[in-house]
Amino acid sequence: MTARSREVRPAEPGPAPVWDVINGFAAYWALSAAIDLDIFEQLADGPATSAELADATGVSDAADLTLLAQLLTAKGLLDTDGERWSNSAASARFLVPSSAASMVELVRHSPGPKQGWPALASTLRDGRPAAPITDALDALYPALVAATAATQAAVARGVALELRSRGLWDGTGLIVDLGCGSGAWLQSLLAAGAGADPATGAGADPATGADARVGAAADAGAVASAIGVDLPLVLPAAQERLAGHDVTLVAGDYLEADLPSRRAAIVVLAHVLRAESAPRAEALLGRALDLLAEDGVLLVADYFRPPDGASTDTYAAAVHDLTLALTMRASTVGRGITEPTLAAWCATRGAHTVAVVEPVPRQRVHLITSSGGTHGTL
Ligand SMILES: C[S@@+](CC[C@H](N)C(=O)[O-])C[C@H]1O[C@@H](n2cnc3c(N)ncnc32)[C@H](O)[C@@H]1O
Repeated sequence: MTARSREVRPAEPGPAPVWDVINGFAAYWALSAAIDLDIFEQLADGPATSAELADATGVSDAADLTLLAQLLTAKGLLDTDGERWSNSAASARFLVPSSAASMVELVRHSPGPKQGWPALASTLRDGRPAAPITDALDALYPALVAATAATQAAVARGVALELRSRGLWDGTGLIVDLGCGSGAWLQSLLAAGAGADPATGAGADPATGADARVGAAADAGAVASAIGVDLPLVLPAAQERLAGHDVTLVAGDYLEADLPSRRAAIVVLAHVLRAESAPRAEALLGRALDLLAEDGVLLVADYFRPPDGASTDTYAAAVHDLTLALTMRASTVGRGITEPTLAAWCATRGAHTVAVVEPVPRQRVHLITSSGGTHGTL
């Protein structure tokens, strides 16, 4: 045997990464079918055989139910003793619709408009999604914000505690939420504010207030009051959630809406920058900073994608954030946002992050003040 023939050749790469991606498509639709068939809800009452489950879910052939259940088991979504199926711990918590932590609606809506994905190549060639895809996203927003409301309410509660404990907010003043969605952020912040009483709440019917009440809300001093801005299709969701609170809801583009300058104790930009073009996102950040009173705090919440030029390991660790950014690109002109970009946009306006809170994994919330403030720099 020659020295040459003893050289160790690098192993040929296997196709597993490619199959993982192909199989991800099928796994998504298997989970969607299981949700549509009510499999997780049925199993919330206890384990069942394929025949029992097929009967309960209207599947005509128990062999099909078995096949679907086997794949869901392989994916960690069901367990089996060889005879009966049961929910895995994750499914019991996140896929039973009646569970407090249910992600069922998120499974349906978080990929955005489904027609955006087969059209992704042409979206990237054209530089923007076709108008019907963008329109479909606008139509989807009410369901999307409803699906994320519970999580956002919890995140906002955590942020409110942080603001109060750091002495960044005394619980009073005006709160402005640009792209308020379900109103979950405003609801949690108002509840955390001094004097706010979510049970009785003061204030007029937000459905009738619109722009005319902006001044009134801004003038409230002792307790927190709020203004929420969102698209006309989405505002009814916030109206319902915030009924009875001192909130003015403004329908329209958050870059154009008539809002009081330099008055807000808190401005919220939660999960909105990532869907905008860079110039509009930067303008929106500038607008949010302009709304702040001198000692006000801007909250920017997002799943930040890693900056360009990072390592393979960094991207691997950020697969969720990168997927979300590409999901944005499939139906908007946005490409997600990075933390260095946010810092640069703030710096040119004399503002900076004083703390970052991560109330749920990877969802990061920057607490931003103007650099003239007394809160220090991160
Ligand atoms: C991902 S949702 C986030 C909602 C909310 N901030 C939250 O964190 O739950 C994005 C929101 O921005 C709103 N939005 C998008 N474009 C907008 C615009 N040009 N003006 C006002 N709101 C807009 C959408 O309708 C949607 O409610």
